[in-house]
Amino acid sequence: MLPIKKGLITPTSKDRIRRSRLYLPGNEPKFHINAGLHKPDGIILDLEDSVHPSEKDSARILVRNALRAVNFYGAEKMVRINQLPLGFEDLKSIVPHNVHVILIPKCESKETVIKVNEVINAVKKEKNIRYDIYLMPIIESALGVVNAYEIATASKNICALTIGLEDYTADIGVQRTEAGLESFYARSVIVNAAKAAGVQAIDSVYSDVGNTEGLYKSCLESKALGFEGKGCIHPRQIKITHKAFAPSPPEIEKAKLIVEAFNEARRKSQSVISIGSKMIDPPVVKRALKILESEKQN
Ligand SMILES: CC(=O)SCCNC(=O)CCNC(=O)[C@H](O)C(C)(C)COP(=O)(O)OP(=O)(O)OC[C@H]1O[C@@H](n2cnc3c(N)ncnc32)[C@H](O)[C@@H]1OP(=O)(O)O
Ligand SMILES: O=C([O-])CC(=O)C(=O)O
Ligand SMILES: [Mg+2]
Repeated sequence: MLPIKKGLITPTSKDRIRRSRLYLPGNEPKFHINAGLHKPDGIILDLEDSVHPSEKDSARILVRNALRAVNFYGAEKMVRINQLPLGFEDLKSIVPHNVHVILIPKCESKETVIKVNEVINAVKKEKNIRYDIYLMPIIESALGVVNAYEIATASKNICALTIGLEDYTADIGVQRTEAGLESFYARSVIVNAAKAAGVQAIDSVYSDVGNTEGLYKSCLESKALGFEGKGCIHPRQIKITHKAFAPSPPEIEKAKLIVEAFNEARRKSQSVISIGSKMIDPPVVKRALKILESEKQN
């Protein structure tokens, strides 16, 4: 095996920030070259739905080359494989080439996660790869939603659970709307399952690449539901997504006040205090600390 170019092995971690993940069709090298310059948290080299069936073999080679040679400027390197069994071929081809996260599309059961994990482990053993490769199952069907918690807990390597709303809405036979009422239940289930499993919850893509205002609103709604990031399909969506997921200045100010007041109360051995007319107890402080932590990461 040829050595991977020096400087291209970027570190990652299970709980790193994942506000944005930019999809690039695997067979479009012109998109690969500049993708990292837009500073997404992650780039997804896609082998699944953005690649025509006749192009699957060449896409696999292009993705492998991109993983080895393209500088993504610190973005986490993700690959969306095809559904099994074609996905097995993808794994054999890309796992040896410094991928950080594998996205498992249309995931409906824990068995799929387990099979993907087994192949990854076998390739890692064969090639003597010692770093972790994380998994991000994409739930895209009614059955996947039913099994969300089982999927989220199927492997210790799962870093996040995500949802694919284009496929999900097709599966339940409705239109995907701007208001998103049709997927409110499914998105809430994904967030709840992810949090119960102790992994991140990441929302789907916003498909209207020309509507930046709509994207911003949609990100704020995702954040309000408990998601920590969103899929992007165009570079112009990245900055907007980061801005929406960052805590706002009033949120930060309020969080600082809460933590200060709580520390003061602790010094006086009080456990419940108030700021104005609002009660401040441990869960409120926990949320405030989370906001301050996320401010540091943004
Ligand atoms: C339901 C699902 O599964 S979603 C996930 C799968 N889908 C995808 O991966 C689609 C990803 N996105 C794309 O293919 C494209 O953005 C499209 C087809 C939506 C629009 O493409 P274009 O019409 O070429 O976009 P546009 O002309 O605005 O591109 C502007 C620049 O951004 C670049 N660009 C556009 N999309 C991307 C991208 N996803 N990643 C990196 N660069 C991109 C273009 O190469 C172009 O660069 P240049 O100015 O240096 O030439
Ligand atoms: O992962 C995503 O958000 C894109 C996707 O496959 C879908 O919406 O069906
Ligand atoms: Mg999909």
